[in-house]
Amino acid sequence: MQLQLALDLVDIPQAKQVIQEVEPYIDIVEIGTPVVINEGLKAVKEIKAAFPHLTVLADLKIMDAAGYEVMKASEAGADIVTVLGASEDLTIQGAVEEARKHNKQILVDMIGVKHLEERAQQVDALGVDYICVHTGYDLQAVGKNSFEDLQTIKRVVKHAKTAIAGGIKLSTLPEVIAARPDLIIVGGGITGQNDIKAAAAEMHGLIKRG
Ligand SMILES: O=C([C@H](O)CO)[C@H](O)[C@H](O)COP(=O)(O)O
Repeated sequence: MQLQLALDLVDIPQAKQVIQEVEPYIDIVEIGTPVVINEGLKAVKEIKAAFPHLTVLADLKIMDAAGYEVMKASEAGADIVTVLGASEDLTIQGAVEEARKHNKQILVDMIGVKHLEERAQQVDALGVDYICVHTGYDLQAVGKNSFEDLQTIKRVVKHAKTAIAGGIKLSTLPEVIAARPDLIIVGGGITGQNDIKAAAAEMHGLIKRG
């Protein structure tokens, strides 16, 4: 199991500062969608240049024209790029094909997917690297989480790695770990804490002890 830190509500200098503090405790750093919207792929480029040994995920949440967008993210230095599970199969196939050319990986975010079991099986057959269940901010705000959805994809996904994101905190981490996803994505559960280093270290410890 790996830990991905999602950086969503920061600018580039703040992102670098956070990563410096928690670097030993994370496996992947995510340049979140709001950061890409504010700063562009320059954020991916600068973070990869500053931390070349870290795996960098660009959370572009691609919905169309995936070949072009995966190409641009790959050129900026992203190791993993996100595409939405709700997009067309052709879009996901285009993302996978382009990623393979650059030796990169694709994480499919299942946010908003209504028939999760069926779609997860279809997406799995398209050769993606990760399938991620995700409760976004808007549903977190009304008390939802993705813990049951994680059980669903764990049951039906045969090839891709499984991942979970959305509102995971120290208090809910044991429940997530018990379901054994390959990747656990945490944003505010680390960046929203007073002591971000301690929060990341504690989460890392729990995850690595399994
Ligand atoms: O993808 C995300 C969200 O849609 C904003 O772009 C977050 O990175 C993801 O939800 C993880 O962050 P937390 O929910 O704060 O853990």
